[in-house]
Amino acid sequence: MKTLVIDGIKVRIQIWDTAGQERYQTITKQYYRRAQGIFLVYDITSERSFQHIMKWASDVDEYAPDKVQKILVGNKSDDVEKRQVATEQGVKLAKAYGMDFFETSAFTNHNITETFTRLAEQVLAANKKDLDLLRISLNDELNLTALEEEEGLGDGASGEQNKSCWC
Ligand SMILES: Nc1nc2c(ncn2[C@@H]2O[C@H](COP(=O)(O)OP(=O)(O)OP(=O)(O)O)[C@@H](O)[C@H]2O)c(=O)[nH]1
Repeated sequence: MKTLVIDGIKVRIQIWDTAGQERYQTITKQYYRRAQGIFLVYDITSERSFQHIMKWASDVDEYAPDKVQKILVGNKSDDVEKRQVATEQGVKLAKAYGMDFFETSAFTNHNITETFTRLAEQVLAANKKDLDLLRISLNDELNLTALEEEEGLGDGASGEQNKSCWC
């Protein structure tokens, strides 16, 4: 669980790190169904992991909600000597999928906050309509309560006042 503040909105993010191995894929797919944002992560020191992104992306298309937000991530950017996937390859693939792209390092923390913030921003933007409706109904509720209290229709002391009038 991680909390971020985006445009003054406190966003609590629940993060699931799904297993990469083939044998866990039946379980992994179950996580997609309720996901709002997904990182497709490969290892820049492994060409094989980069090739696997296509498979992950097609699974996401098949099992995740249509409005799920996706970001391509090339991790282990600190491991320069072992790099097998050029930054340009990541950029190109992300462009083809219409995703944002970051190279990160869980080791040095490079781009970690930026990547999470970006995905949270995208999820918020994708759900903006629902959020706005929620804000409007919350405002209406607060206005109604304030009005009731002003007119003495609310609970508590003002309720007692009304009662005394009716006697
Ligand atoms: N140098 C470096 N090593 C990393 C980085 N991130 C992870 N590792 C190392 O890579 C190895 C695999 O990391 P995991 O977090 O188990 O990878 P995973 O993708 O969750 O593996 P699965 O369980 O197969 O899903 C570990 O030895 C980590 O220490 C990184 O950014 N830089």
